[in-house]
Amino acid sequence: MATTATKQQPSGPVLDWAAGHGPVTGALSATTGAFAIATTGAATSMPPGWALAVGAAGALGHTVVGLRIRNAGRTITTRAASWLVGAGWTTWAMTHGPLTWAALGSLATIGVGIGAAARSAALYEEAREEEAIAAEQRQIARELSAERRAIAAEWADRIQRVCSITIRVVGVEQWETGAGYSIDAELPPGGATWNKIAAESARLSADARLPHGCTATASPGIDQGRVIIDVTTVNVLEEERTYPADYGPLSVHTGIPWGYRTNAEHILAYLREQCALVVGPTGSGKTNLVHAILAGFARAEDMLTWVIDLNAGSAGLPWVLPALGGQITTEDGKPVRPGVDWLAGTYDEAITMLDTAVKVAKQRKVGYQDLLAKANTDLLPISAQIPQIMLVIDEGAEILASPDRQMRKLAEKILEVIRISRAMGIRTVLTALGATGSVLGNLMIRREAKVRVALTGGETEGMDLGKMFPGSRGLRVDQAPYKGAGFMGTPESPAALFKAWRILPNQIRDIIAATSDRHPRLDDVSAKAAGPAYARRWDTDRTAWMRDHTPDAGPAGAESGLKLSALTGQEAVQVSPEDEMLRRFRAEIDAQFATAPEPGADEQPPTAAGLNLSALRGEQDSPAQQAALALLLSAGREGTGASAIARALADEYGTSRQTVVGWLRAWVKDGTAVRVGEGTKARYVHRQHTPES
Ligand SMILES: Nc1ncnc2c1ncn2[C@@H]1O[C@H](COP(=O)(O)OP(=O)(O)OP(=O)(O)O)[C@@H](O)[C@H]1O
Repeated sequence: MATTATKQQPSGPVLDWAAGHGPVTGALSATTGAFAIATTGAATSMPPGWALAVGAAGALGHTVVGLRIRNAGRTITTRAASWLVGAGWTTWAMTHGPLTWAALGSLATIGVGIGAAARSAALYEEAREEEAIAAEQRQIARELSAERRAIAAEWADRIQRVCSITIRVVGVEQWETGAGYSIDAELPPGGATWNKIAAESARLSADARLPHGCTATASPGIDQGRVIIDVTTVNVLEEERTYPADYGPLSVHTGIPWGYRTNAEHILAYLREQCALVVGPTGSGKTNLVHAILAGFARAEDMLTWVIDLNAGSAGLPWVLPALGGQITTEDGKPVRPGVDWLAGTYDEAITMLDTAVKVAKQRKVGYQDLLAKANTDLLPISAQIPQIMLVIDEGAEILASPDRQMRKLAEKILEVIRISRAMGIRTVLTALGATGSVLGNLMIRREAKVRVALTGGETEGMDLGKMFPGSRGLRVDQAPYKGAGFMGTPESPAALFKAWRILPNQIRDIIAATSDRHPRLDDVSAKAAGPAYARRWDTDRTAWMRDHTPDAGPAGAESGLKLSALTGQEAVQVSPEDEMLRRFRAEIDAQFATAPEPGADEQPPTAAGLNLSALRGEQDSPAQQAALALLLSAGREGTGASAIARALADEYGTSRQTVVGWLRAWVKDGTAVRVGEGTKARYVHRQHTPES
């Protein structure tokens, strides 16, 4: 109301009781206001009682506002008194004439008086406010430190009783997540070590009556005479938490989050030099964890994931089929790249992949000599330009332990990759159904795979945590009786309880779409070594197995395959469901990627269908070939010829006409291009620009 009055009459008397005044402006405003009223009042013969009325109203207004904004009593009194003194002077001056020396002198004195009173009131107000804040903080600190002191005393006593060690607690930090606290304590002189307390973790947890799933774990403190004891009081492992919806970029150098600890903090796997071993019996949530791991790798800008899954491809297919089947596109409607870079679901393909990995590792050693010398390192600098290859082998530990002759061959190759490729940026993640002695007995695995996970999921059989996490004591399987929960230890983070996020099929699809543009391409040195084995990894004959397993692909019934519900009964009667599915699969791919061969190709037998997609061609071909394809595309309906393309590429790539002729022939064969005209008039038109399309 008052504000409205102010706005409506900017030149009139300001009746904003709540308006802020400093001691000087307040006094000035009061005295000049009083002077103005007195002179105008005297000139217009205003009855002097009006000034008193105005003063009384002013005093009342300020008092009401002061009370409302909880000013100190002293401030309210000062303001009200200012108004009343001012009003008294005005009344007197109006009767005796405001323009006399006595009137002016007394007004100035009143001004100084009001200023001084207001200044002291303002200082008092400020001090009062500060004191209130400080008192509040003191209260919080008192409560907190009382709680902390109680915790410190309780644990010093407990450690004395359980471990016979007298510690002196130097700090207690309550976690922001609210899931527990950490105690920083000094060990007594005389040789007590932190691991003596760590070894008694289970007894300490029991003594503290911690809920199931909560632990008291000791770890080294700031020096060897100190210990940190992390105590969890809320069981976050019990809850189901879905994979965090932020699919932002990650890097092999900054670590890949695999799940969270009992204090709800993320745990990262650093895999630049380490391999990983994930053990989880059936039903423990292993497949789910593999997906969470693949999600992290897909998000990385400097990692390419190669998956071997001889078990119906359930680990890799949900990352491939939605992309190849054209079920998802990027936000701007472009086709997406699969979430993994290569998927081997058959024995032969797995052998090819492992041979390729060995070749890449060896070629990188030779091809990057200069780079390594320049960077003064023997560790290949991994980046988006030279990506790390992560080989994920589902149930790979079982392959290593298999007595089967064929599997032994595969196992040898896996071990060779692990042995030779650490420096050259190829690492593996092996999963296992059980922590079999033969796997952990392998020196190579013990030495190279120090990122370890044991998913227990309530399973107590065959779970030897002592072997998985040597040196860590006090870990008990029954501490994590939930699916997706278990223990994780890395060189950076000692073995302790952990839980994987639940990752849902729709999240996998979202991640494929969100990360499609982010995946690196295999560097030229590696791509050359990898050769056609890598370049043609999505070819028909090599991906035929995906077709066979499509219907049951995906975690927990993920609809990662083709939409079988789209098949009409009639069609299904005429052709086998597999053939029909394949036909639709191809139709979707063709629609998406414009790679359909000439009309009529649909009638070809299903085995001729391919996943040789133009969207993926970029990564299969050399940069020169990609440039040639771009030239063909940009030539439009007119088309272009081998000589013109070769001329355009000569400077940058030194490509010969003969090479271009080879590519054009191949493109005509697979339907990417159409040849028009004969002899010297022969031209090639990209199928996007042919009249039929
Ligand atoms: N991190 C998790 N949080 C909550 N629930 C989970 C988690 N992981 C798995 N589950 C539950 O456990 C079920 C089995 O998970 P998953 O298929 O990953 O297990 P598995 O060990 O691979 O078993 P199988 O070998 O039989 O496939 C899931 O359907 C889900 O309900």
